[in-house]
Amino acid sequence: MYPLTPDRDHSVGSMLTGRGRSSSLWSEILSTGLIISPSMGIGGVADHTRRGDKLAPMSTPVTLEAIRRAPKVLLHDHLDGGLRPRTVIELAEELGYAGLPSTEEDALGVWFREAADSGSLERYLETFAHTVGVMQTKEALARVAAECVVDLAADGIVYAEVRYAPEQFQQRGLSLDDVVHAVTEGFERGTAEAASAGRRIRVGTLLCAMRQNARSLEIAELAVRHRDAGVVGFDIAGPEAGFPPSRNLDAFEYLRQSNAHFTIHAGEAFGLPSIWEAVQHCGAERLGHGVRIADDITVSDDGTATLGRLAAYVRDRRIPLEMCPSSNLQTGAAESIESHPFGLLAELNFRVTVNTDNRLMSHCSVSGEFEKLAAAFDYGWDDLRRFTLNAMKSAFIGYDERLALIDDLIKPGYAALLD
Ligand SMILES: O=c1[nH]cnc2c1ncn2[C@H]1C[C@H](O)[C@@H](CO)O1
Ligand SMILES: [Zn+2]
Repeated sequence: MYPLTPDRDHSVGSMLTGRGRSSSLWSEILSTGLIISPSMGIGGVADHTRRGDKLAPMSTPVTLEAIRRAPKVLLHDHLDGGLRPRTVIELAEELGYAGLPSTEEDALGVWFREAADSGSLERYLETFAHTVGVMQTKEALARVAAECVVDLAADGIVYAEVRYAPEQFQQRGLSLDDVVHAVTEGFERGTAEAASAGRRIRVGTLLCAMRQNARSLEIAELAVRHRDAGVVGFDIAGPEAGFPPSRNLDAFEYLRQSNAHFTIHAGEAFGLPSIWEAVQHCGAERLGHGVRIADDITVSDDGTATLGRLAAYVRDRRIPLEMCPSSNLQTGAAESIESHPFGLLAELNFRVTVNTDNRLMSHCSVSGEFEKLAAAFDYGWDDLRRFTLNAMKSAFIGYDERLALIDDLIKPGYAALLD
């Protein structure tokens, strides 16, 4: 049973009114639609075993070192949020970028983490000026992409979707296609390097359009143009409040007409209206973060969870939630790992996945996120395997390839840890 925290004990209507929305419209859209009592067994509808089904008492202890060895899948990681501090410094020197807050490796790493730890998405995003600032040449983009793959492979990631916004890398005259070619080349180089170190990893790319700019259709077309050369989908990123996803309807319409895949950052810095628009107006296949879907769930004192219509829809349709716990603590979307809605959503069998968002700004890795969640919610290998399978099933690559990764790498990898 999920422990009730006082701030979750609210009614949907009062929250939305508090955000200045028409409560009548929203209560109509979101009005409570489903009640699940513990006696009904919320685990009965799982994609895979829910938590608590602890397997094999002799299995390997869930330590950070063992988690690193487990095969993992990453769906939400920003290329410009994952640079090594040393690389930022070296590229700044090469490019003549003078704006870095420190040119000492450790101090710069700490600066990114602390500056991003602001409690607001807008301030968190300001730190990207420095990483974007040093990624303005083909060589820099390829280097960052190659190192990204090597670092992810070293963390035991077997499949990753890494995203970036090509429009941000045109300060020195690169075309959008130049940017995509350079990053793709870097990903290929990194994949080969990882393979020669004995680590198999497959990387797909998501192209982001920035919400505050008006280039989403152009970027959607770019994504489709490169769909057979490494790009597997599209996203919109950037400040959420004031920039609803429906501003980009033409891009989403175009992507759907082209049978292309897209996710949308929604429900991070803004609540249910943003998620509703992303899913029902725009047709998002997945939600970037989506953490605020918990606003549409009420847990009563006896542990009964009540899902509003939107939460029920997201769960029933198995819409994947790309959850990024450490990032959420920095932007104020959650207060602590222990009180993070991940626990509730996993318990209720939403299709939760575990992600980094920005490894540099949040000083994190997928293994580290797994470890923190396991400590907070008492997860075992069966839970970590479930989150990994959830992510692999939700990837934007084809069904055959997803299945092959599940059968060849993921299932055997977890079986070995359970021996
Ligand atoms: O968590 C996020 N929410 C919204 N936008 C984000 C987040 N993390 C990174 N970004 C932005 C900053 C990057 O420059 C951009 C593309 O990767 O996406
Ligand atoms: Zn993100």
